Amino acid sequence: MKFVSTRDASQLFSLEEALFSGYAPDGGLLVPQWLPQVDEATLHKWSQLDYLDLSVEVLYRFVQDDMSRNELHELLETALKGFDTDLKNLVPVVPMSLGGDNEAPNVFIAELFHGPTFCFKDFGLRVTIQWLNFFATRRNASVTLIVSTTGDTGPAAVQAVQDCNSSSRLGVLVHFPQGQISDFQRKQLTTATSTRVKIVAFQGGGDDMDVPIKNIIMTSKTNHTNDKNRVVCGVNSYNIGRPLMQMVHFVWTYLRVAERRKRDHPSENLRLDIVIPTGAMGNLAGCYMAKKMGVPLGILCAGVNINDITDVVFRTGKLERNVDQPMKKTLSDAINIQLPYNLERLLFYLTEQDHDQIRDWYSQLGGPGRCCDISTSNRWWSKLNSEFQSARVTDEEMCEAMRSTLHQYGYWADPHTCVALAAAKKLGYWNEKSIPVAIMATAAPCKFQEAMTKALGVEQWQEYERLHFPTRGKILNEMKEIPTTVYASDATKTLAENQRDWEAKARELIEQFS
Ligand SMILES: N[C@@H](CCOP(=O)(O)O)C(=O)O
Repeated sequence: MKFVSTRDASQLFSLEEALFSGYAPDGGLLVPQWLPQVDEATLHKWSQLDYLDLSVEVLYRFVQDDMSRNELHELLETALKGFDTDLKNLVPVVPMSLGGDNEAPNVFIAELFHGPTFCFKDFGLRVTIQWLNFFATRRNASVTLIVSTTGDTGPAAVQAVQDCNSSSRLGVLVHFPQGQISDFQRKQLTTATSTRVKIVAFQGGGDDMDVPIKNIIMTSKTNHTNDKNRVVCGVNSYNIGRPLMQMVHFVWTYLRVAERRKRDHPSENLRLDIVIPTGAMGNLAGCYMAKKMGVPLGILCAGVNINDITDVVFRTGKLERNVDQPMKKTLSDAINIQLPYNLERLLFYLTEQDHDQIRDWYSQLGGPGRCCDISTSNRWWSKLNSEFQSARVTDEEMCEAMRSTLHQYGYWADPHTCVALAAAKKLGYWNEKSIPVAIMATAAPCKFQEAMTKALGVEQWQEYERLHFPTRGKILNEMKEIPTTVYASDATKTLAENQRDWEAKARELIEQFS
């Protein structure tokens, strides 16, 4: 299997090159040359597997030219260590909640947050970073990973790097928007003591570091040339390693829901809709890829907060990066995004892999009008409307969803999961007659004391702390934070000018990694 740019099929990349590049040389995103297809019989076989073996089955189809099945198995086993385990099989699991015998029999929750940093990012990042470590060792390279985080990606990347073997030559530089992540998330970053980790706070909004990071990756002499010994590489979800691994939890979720429904609906051909709290769209891209491989998923829904670009695109077809509008602070900061890079992968599969169409749309986005309009193509616009939906959720609506889920079902959900829960309700799923739907629970409540307290009140937060707060989280709360470097924002400058300054600073820090 080779990988190609969403904007051009003529240049082929190996898995190793794709992972180290992050972005394609033409600025597009890398995708597998084709998506292997799975049929009903294969899904039936997969339904018997534990999470590790299912991951091997799904991913081996994409990586078999680059590593053996045993190497992949070993690598995934290492990556998935540190997850909460199923006592019988000693493998990481995505537990399913709700569904079945309650007032919302068709609403299932897939808990993706049982990894070392309490969020779904642990899946994609731990595997991508293990892959990078594997190839770095093979080519004897030192690799600097560069990351922009709105709270969840950064901690997962830091933990994954720290958990690599001691001879690993991977380092990571993480940027977070100052004051816009929770205290717990900040501590996950600022308590890291490894010399292979550097943490920076920047005085901008959620994804304002994406442009400087993309410039660094695209101009890094080492990535698209032959200097293979020193690589600067991005591991946000534009990196194909992330959605590849993130496909697995959608396959798993489908299989588990199908299994649970078999008793009451023995002759059902399940078509499962999915609702995802959506920021940069890495999960939505992984989900759509799983659907395109043949997993019977139905409508894919994005729940977004008031930073609502995805909702605007899905409702109007217009994609525009409005640089004059600063990021709005929300109680679900981890999905504060102004330009979701994985929309490009979504549109790529929506257009049945039409590289020319994607190149055309994205050149309009970078051009004078800085807007592309998907609705001008009847074919793709109606397809988008039939395959995707979205709902915009305010903080108040998110808080209400948190309260009602707790009071009705005794279920503690974090603010991002509650964006998806509220979106599901708005989209008409949350009733007895709705078709089956799975909501992706992307993070654990322990990461969001402030937001949880605002929604539920102090007493209920204290109850959560007493009964459910994970021990690893308690240990983190006691740890001492290390002061971070800050990239200041100069109020007399435009965002683009500040971004240029931050880029220069990031380049200096990258130089400090040996
Ligand atoms: N929402 C993220 C930042 C961007 O997402 P990613 O999945 O592309 O890494 C975060 O919480 O850090």
